[in-house]
Amino acid sequence: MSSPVKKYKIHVPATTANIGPGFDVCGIALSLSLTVLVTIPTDGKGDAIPVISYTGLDSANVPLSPYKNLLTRVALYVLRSNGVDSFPPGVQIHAHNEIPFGRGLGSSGAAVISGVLLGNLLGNLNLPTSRLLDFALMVERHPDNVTAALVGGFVGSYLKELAPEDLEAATVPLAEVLPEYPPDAGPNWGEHPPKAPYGIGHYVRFGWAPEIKAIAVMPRFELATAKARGVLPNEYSRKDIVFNLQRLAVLTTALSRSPPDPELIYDAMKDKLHQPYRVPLIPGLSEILEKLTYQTYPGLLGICLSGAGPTILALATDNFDTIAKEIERIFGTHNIEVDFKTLTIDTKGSWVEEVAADATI
Ligand SMILES: Nc1ncnc2c1ncn2[C@@H]1O[C@H](COP(=O)(O)OP(=O)(O)OP(=O)(O)O)[C@@H](O)[C@H]1O
Ligand SMILES: N[C@@H](CCO)C(=O)O
Repeated sequence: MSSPVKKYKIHVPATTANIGPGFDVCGIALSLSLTVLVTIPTDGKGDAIPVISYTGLDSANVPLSPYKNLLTRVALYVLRSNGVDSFPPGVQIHAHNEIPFGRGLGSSGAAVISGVLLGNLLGNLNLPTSRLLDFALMVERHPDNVTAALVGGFVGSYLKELAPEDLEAATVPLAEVLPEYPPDAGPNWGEHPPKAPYGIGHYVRFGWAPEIKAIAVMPRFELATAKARGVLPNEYSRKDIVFNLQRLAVLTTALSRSPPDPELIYDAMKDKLHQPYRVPLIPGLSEILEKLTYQTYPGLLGICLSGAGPTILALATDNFDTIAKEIERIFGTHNIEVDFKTLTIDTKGSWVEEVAADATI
């Protein structure tokens, strides 16, 4: 006879980051999700390590060892940081994914947030949102995707300046925070991870005009965020920084006003801090940013790279298919195939629910 179980579903939305000038600052949660079904035996019996399975987008290439999979490594990091050395026995994890990997729609941020919520659930930790964010930020150091994924909506965030001892913990390489456990590692293997400082991330939710939708045009190739960050300079001119600051200050309020003003938003979504440097990695990007204007495509409000790319984000109130098809056409001239979707803004963020013992994804 099988063990009695408790089951939970963790829901985490996709996110787009930067929105043009808000590099590493702004994020928006979108209507695609990563859903994780967690089964926990109530009699404490079962395999010592969780059994993982995946369905949905990009699921064929995900590592299924809990010591290699990003989601479960983050969960173990949260458990170990809170005095719980190992996963409880008999846990089964099934993830269903709608967020394409490495396209600039926050797949890794969603995996990190699911992992933090999974650790919180498996350890009965009852951590408050700010502490969940601390752990997420120890893993994914830029706050834009993980904050929006956790709290939902259109969000701006910053990282607190840390005390020297905390700074040391926060700059520990990811590989040490999330050790890649050897396959034969026992539950007590290795050193404990560095402590996550308290209150690293601070955020505010902006308003959002309900008629604005997000068109995501997703090229069918992956661009690792690490590679797209690697091409950015370490220093910028005052002129370029001021260019972005001026637009960012206007954009955060302009996107909350109904009806939205295309003339104001279009220019406020321009950027000089990351997009120009990423052009060589995304054939067609400059042409797309120049060619699609609010004057030539009624309904278009603004256009930018989604996160680190290669997805293009167009904010619009109308003509969604026409706008997406023009972006598709330009990518096509560079022999790049795309998929596109018109998405709405997810205002709920991440949430966990207990479900019936016979529930499936
Ligand atoms: N659901 C998941 N489960 C396990 N690993 C995942 C999951 N989603 C993403 N990953 C890991 O994260 C990698 C993608 O991360 P990366 O930061 O490069 O892109 P992204 O998060 O999709 O884009 P961006 O950060 O620009 O929005 C994948 O190749 C995979 O290794
Ligand atoms: N702000 C980050 C987002 C990555 O998703 C970047 O542009 O590199």
